[in-house]
Amino acid sequence: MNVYNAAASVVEKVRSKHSGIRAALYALPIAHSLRPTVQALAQESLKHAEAIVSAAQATGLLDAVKAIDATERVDSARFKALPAFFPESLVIVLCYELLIGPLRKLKGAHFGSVALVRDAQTELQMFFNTSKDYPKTSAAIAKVRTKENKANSSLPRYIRVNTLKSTVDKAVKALQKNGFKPVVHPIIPELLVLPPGTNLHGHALVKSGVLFVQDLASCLPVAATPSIEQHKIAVDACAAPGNKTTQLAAKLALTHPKEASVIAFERVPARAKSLKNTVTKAGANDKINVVEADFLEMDRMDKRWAQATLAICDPSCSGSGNVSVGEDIPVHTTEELQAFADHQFAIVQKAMSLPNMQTVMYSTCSIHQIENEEVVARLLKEHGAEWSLVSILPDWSERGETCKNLAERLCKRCVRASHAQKTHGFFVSCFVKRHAENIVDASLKRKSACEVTSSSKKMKIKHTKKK
Ligand SMILES: C[S@@+](CC[C@H](N)C(=O)[O-])C[C@H]1O[C@@H](n2cnc3c(N)ncnc32)[C@H](O)[C@@H]1O
Repeated sequence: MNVYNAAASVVEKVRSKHSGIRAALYALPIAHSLRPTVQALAQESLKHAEAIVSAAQATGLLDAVKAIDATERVDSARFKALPAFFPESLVIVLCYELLIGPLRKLKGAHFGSVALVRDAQTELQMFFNTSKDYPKTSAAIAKVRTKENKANSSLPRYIRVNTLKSTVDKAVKALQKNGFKPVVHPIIPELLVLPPGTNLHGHALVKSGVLFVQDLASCLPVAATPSIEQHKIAVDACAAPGNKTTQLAAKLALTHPKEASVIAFERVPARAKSLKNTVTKAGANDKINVVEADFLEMDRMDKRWAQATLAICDPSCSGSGNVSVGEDIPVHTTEELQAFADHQFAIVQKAMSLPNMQTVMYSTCSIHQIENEEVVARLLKEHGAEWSLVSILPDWSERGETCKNLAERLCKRCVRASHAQKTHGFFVSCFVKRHAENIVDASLKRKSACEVTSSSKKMKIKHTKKK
């Protein structure tokens, strides 16, 4: 039983007056050490329960959570038996944790109810901004947001121009007319940089999908793709909510306005829905085909994507890079990080297996080597004969970290981002398929290297014998 479900179970019993907090807590099948966390979460969530239920009803969140299928609620692969499900109480706990709680982050943010709550964050905040019915909850959320804004005030506001709908020049002029002073990013030509704290949420150009509020780090995988103009068909293996997908479609369409197409995979239905909304908002329905399926289970020879030559792989990760300046990094166990790494490895490997694949971008918003350079090392170990790791973004100063299983010169081919680059923690790497002749060359080289090694061994033996 995870902490959210446990806290939801306590909230359920207390609200239905079946039990007090302590009795409900001690009836739970959870480790003794988890009890203080669950108790605090349930206790604090209960203080805002009525307010959160109203907001969740008004925004449609509660209905959406009630409607989801059992296997979607949680990362079902992690559980032998599905945990008990109390939709209303779970929403209370998750909303409290995200909007008010000390962490203000939801673990497992890519699954079912957690994903729905996270996607509804802006609408919930707006509800409490405007509602006068729940002054205590509204004040608690406002206090948290002021703190967050202060923490984020050192990072610029990044806005990506959707070139499917407008041009960078036109967008700059329109913003200037409204009194803003955008600067075009020196490495990413479709990205505008505005002063920290600039509020463009609700701006007409954002609402109409001409501008996307997208962090610099999140723009890096597409920006770092070598010779992107050579690609017409691409896959996005892990696409929702669709920031990189729409950026990619716009970029491909610059050189191939008619033929550019992106096949965007998303395995969580609720997130596939939000991906479709992003695609529609970007005016990219004719360029992006959303496939609601597990990328790992797709048939690699399916003709819908067999022609793809480029893949963006941005799989679920620990999210440890996604913290504000001064905020604590979320804690993950080695087992949790290893599980992410195994999944990340599998996603990139599957992308490499597509019959016409040429370029595979791999990125995470994690700061951990185990999810970044170590995954790259493992991919090279398994697929280095066919795929080479190429250096990307030569003008970007922060490079991959030196780690145990990847030579320093290879680590330096990857890119890292951090608060030092005025953005969030991020990692990007790029694999390019070796040409057929290079593969033969590489295997010949390896063969002759083996021969050199074995012949030098033989020489050594002879030499030793002579002695
Ligand atoms: C880090 S998010 C992607 C963010 C996205 N690239 C963007 O820029 O907006 C990872 C997404 O991949 C999805 N995902 C994870 N594993 C998947 C798989 N095996 N097949 C399809 N989608 C997957 C998750 O549900 C989640 O929505």
